[in-house]
Amino acid sequence: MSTPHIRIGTRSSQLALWQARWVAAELERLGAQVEIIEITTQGDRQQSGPIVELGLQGVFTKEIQAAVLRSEVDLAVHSLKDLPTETVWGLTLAAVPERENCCDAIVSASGEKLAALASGAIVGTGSLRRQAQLRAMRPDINVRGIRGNVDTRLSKLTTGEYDAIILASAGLNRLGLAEKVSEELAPPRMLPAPGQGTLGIECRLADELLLKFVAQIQHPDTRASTDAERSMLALLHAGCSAPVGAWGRIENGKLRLDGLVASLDGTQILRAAASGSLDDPLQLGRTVAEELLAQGAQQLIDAARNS
Ligand SMILES: NCc1[nH]cc(CCC(=O)O)c1CC(=O)O
Repeated sequence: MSTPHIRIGTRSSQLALWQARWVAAELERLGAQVEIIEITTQGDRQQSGPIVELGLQGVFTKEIQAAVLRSEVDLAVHSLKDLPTETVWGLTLAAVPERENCCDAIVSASGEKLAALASGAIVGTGSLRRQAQLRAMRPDINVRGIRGNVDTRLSKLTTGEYDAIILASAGLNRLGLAEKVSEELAPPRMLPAPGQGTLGIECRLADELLLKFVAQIQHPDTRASTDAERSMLALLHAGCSAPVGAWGRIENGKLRLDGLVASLDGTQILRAAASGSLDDPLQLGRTVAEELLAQGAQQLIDAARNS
């Protein structure tokens, strides 16, 4: 193959740029020439108001996908958890590199762990999934919405606006902020979002040479785990902002998936888990989704959507 020249489209947040540069370095290592092009998305322009109210799914990904489709860039680097499960016509998820860390983490102003936070402490997270699971563990704390990139959120701890916030460990690790973590809320204590801690690389379906080249940075175990998580999410018709958690991983040579759907107040938590073949992650996702639906998951998802 001649030296491919690849234009990467990315959001311009610090984390997104870090992720794009990481992919660029991997592709360069394989012999590509890479250029990074920054694209502003609707999600970046609207920094105020709850993210849930931005309405349409894919506020962080749509404009980047459009740039790939228009051939302004060749490849999009997404946080897989922000990428809607509905495939955009003409695009394909070309590769999923190795997962960083799937966990959620609590960063508290005092450095204390969740159990040590005072009753009534204010904990910031905009994610309905985190809010619900947090309320289930600590019904006595105040869970409040929060917006902005990682730095903005951390600054709201220093100003005293919040006593603690919840962030993805992966984002903190990538930005060199791992020492900020007061406690990792590892699954099964808190189930992460489908695709959390993982990058998704999207290309034009027709760009066969590039698809083949990019496939080299796929991590098969991560692909199988996240395909199962996303298949479950798709079948729940929940969207990326619903109170839905998923934890896919390889255990004893099998693909295992835990799924969770919660009520916003955390009083109802539905759980299901199953194991299956690494060769059929989509079926495993369906199995777990069907088990959750049989327990009444749709009602909780609809209630969260209309809240
Ligand atoms: N929705 C924002 C978002 N998208 C991806 C990450 C973190 C990195 C990842 O999960 O890969 C974050 C921030 C956060 O949840 O703390």
